[in-house]
This record gives sequence, C-alpha cells and structure tokens, in this order.
Amino acid sequence: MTQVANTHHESLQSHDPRNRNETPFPLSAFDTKSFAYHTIQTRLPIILTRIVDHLSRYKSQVYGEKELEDAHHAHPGGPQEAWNVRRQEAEEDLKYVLGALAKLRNEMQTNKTMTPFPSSRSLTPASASADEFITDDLEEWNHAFTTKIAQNVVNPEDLPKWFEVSFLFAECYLYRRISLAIQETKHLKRLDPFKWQKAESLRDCTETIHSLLNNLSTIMAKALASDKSGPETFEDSFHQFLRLSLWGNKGDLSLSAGREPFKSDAYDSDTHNKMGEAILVDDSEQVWAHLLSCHQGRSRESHVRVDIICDNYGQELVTDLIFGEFLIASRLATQVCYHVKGLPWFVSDTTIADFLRMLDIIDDHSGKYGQKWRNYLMTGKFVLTTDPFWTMPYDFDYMQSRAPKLYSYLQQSSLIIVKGDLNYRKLTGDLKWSHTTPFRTALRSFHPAPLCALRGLKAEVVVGLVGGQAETVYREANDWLTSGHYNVVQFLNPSYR
Ligand SMILES: O=P(O)(O)OC[C@H]1O[C@](O)(CO)[C@@H](O)[C@@H]1O
Ligand SMILES: [Mn+2]
Repeated sequence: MTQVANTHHESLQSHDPRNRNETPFPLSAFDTKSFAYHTIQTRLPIILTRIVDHLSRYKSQVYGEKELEDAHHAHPGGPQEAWNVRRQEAEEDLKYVLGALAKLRNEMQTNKTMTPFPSSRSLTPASASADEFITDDLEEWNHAFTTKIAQNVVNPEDLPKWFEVSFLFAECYLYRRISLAIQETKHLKRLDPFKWQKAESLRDCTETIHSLLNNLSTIMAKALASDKSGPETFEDSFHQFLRLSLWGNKGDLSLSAGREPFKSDAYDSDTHNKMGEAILVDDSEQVWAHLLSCHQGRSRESHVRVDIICDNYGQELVTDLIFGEFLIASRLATQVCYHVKGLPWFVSDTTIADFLRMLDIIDDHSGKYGQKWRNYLMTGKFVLTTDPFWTMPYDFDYMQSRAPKLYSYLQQSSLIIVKGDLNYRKLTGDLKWSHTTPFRTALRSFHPAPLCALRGLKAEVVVGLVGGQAETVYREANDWLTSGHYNVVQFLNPSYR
C-alpha cells in the first residue's frame, strides 16, 4: 500500500496507539491545497456566519416567545413577572451564544490552540425529553485531548491547532463547540442552531418527498403482488430502494456552504440509471445476496436486523425510511434500527427530534406512512436510537475500545448500512489511503458485522477503486472527490476472507 506521508507528521508515528507504520496519515488542513484547508478556511466560517444570521433574524422564535404567549393565554392571570424574567434571561442567553460563536470563528481563523471542554457535570441539565441533546460525550472528548488520540499533533507536547490537527478532529470539534455554547445557557438548551436551514431545505424538496411517498404505495403494492414464493422475487425492488437511499445522500447542507445547494428533481427511472453511471464501485449484488441468505438462513423465530447509521434529515431521511419500509414489508428484515445523532451535527444530520418531526411531516404528505412508521416504532419493527459515540471525534476504528456497548450491539446486526460522506470518512479514518487500497484494509479494526457504505463522494478519501480508475474519473471531472456527483456502494462481510 502506498504511504502518502506528510513530512510534517512524520514524528507522530510512535505516538498514536494505532500502528502508524501500517496506516497512512490523516487528511489535514496543514496541506493548503487540500479540501480540508478550503473547508476550515472558507466553508466552516460560512457555516458559523449562517447560524449567527439566523439566530439574530429569528430572535423571537429563539426566545420561545410563542410558547410564552401560549402559556400566558392558557393562564391569563399567571405569573407575568416570571415570564418577563424568563424573556430577559433568554435574551442574555442569546447574546452569550452569539458571543461564543464569534469567539469560535476567531479562534479557528487565527489558528488558535483548541481547548478541552468543561466537565459535563458543570452544565445544568435540561429536563429529559425526546428533544434533549446529549452532554455525556464530553468526558470522552477530554480523553481525546489528554491522550491526543485522533488529533494527529506532531509532537506529544504539541497542542492541537485548527490548521494542524486531523481534519476530522477539527471539524467535529467545531460542531461540538457550537453545541456547548448552547448547552451552557439556561433557557436555550434545546435550540437546534440549524433548524431554519433544515426547514428551508425540506421546503425545497417537498414535491420530491410527496411524489416518493405517493409512488411508494404503488411500488409496494406491485412488489408485494409479485411475491409468489417469498422475498427472492424482490431483487429488482431491492436495487431500486437501495439506490434511492444512496441518492438521498445528495441533499446535505454542510456541503452546500459556499456552493450551489443541491436541488432535487423527482426520482424516476431516468435518475436511477443516471446515478448508476456515477457509481464508482457498486457491490449492490453482494448486498442483495447477503440479505437474501440471511432471510433464507433464519429460523422461524430468529431476527434479521438491519441497522442504518443515518446521515441527513429531509430528503435523505425519507429515502432511508422508505428503504426501511421496503425491508420490513418484503420480510427481508424483521427489524430496522435507525441510529441518529444526539446533537445537531454537520448542519443537516438527523437528530432524534428531527426523526420524530419527520414522521409528523410525512403524515401531512401521505396520511398513511407517518402513522404506520410510528406504529413500527411501538411494535419494534423500527427502532430509533442514538449514542454519544456518533458525536465524538473518533473514527470507527476506535468504536470497539471507546464505545464497546455500541460495538457489541452492532455485532448482532445482520447488515449495517452506513450512510453518507462523514460516516465514510469515519469508516476509513479519513486517512490518505491510496485509492486502490482494499475497503477491508481501510476499515482497519472495524468489523462488527457485514456492512455496506452508501456514500456520495464529498471529501478527499475513497478506497477500493481499481488501478487507473481514479485517473480516468479525474480526467472526466477534476473535482470528482468533492463534488458529490460520484458515489460508492461498498460491501464487506468480515466473515468472508
Ligand atoms: O452529509 P454528509 O454526506 O456526511 O456530508 C457532509 C459534508 O461534510 C464534510 O464531511 C466536510 O465538510 C464533507 O465531506 C461533506 O461535504
Ligand atoms: Mn451529513
């Protein structure tokens, strides 16, 4: 395997507990020609500025004025004084958040040293509810600071800086600091700073979602009608739904910072075929064969659980729900488990509150599926879960040691679908692998169960290509690694050698 080493990082080799001799170095903004540099220099400041704009523009929503008014109307003679105090405190909270974000932008742009987090115990808890955001990842963040794992600093005594640490660490750190500013307030703890962008993008793809849900009933009816002898007959539909979920990944909001946002057209057979031309590695056949063998090999009582490590809200989540519906209705799976983020993350990633809101929105589109999928959640056909690991700075190679419970849960999966670009970066460690490195090698120790990555290429790591393929695609489009146009469907069953 080619070592694409960066002299700056050479002295790191002995420091990271992983065997550096066998793995290349992480992508980092240290390389000024890289997408990482462009992101930290230009895209992330835009993302921060957008939050500040929205928080300033929608102040009254941020203060929860509507909720206050509702409470006031519900209890007209109620404690007006208390509400006024709450409003003033919320105003102070907002000023605090805006100040913290300005400070964060300044620290990033002037390449300051990154500082550890306060202990989660120092944060006053909000009352527990579905839209509660986690805080219990902070001790792990500080573990990464103390041990310097995942950071890629040059010498053990060096402190991490924005343009020198690994790109993955820097980017995750930014999103964690945004959440911290919000969690440090008294009244704004549940604020999702990306909610206006998520809502806007949802409006942009309303028609697409509507048509997807409308067609779903027809396609499912057709697919189920042809179910003479069991799930074997679903092969074509399986490929359609898998690719639909891949296509869903085109609509992320973090990529669009500083670029034209992706406008979704209806997904039809033409889109399906065009997508096919832009799939650089397509292991869908193997995924199908694997899932079918799970179904055929299972006894009457046993389960086939498919885990979806989710990515974005909106269009992508709808395609993932549709895929889940297909898996359950076709009986290829008995359970589909959705893993979402415990914090607002990379602008458009799905949180628990987003997922539940999506079901309400789907109710408005198709009276049927929102309620149906809520029932699935109640009966265990669908499971919705989160874990602090997803918002830690670690790539998946660290899951077994830093989140052993999550790892062993995933070991019981029949198939793990890993969605999107960021998750792919975490699968491969966001390292400078040669593009012909086998997918298995790039996963390093992460082999909990058979897995399939469904990902649009939006960052400078991709593995598993054949010799010469990268060069050919580069000639077609020199921004092939980051444009989101090209895709991979990569499968690995760790029990096959
Ligand atoms: O939603 P996705 O597919 O993980 O994409 C996230 C985006 O954030 C990044 O990880 C970094 O900015 C890009 O690679 C990508 O544009
Ligand atoms: Mn995302």
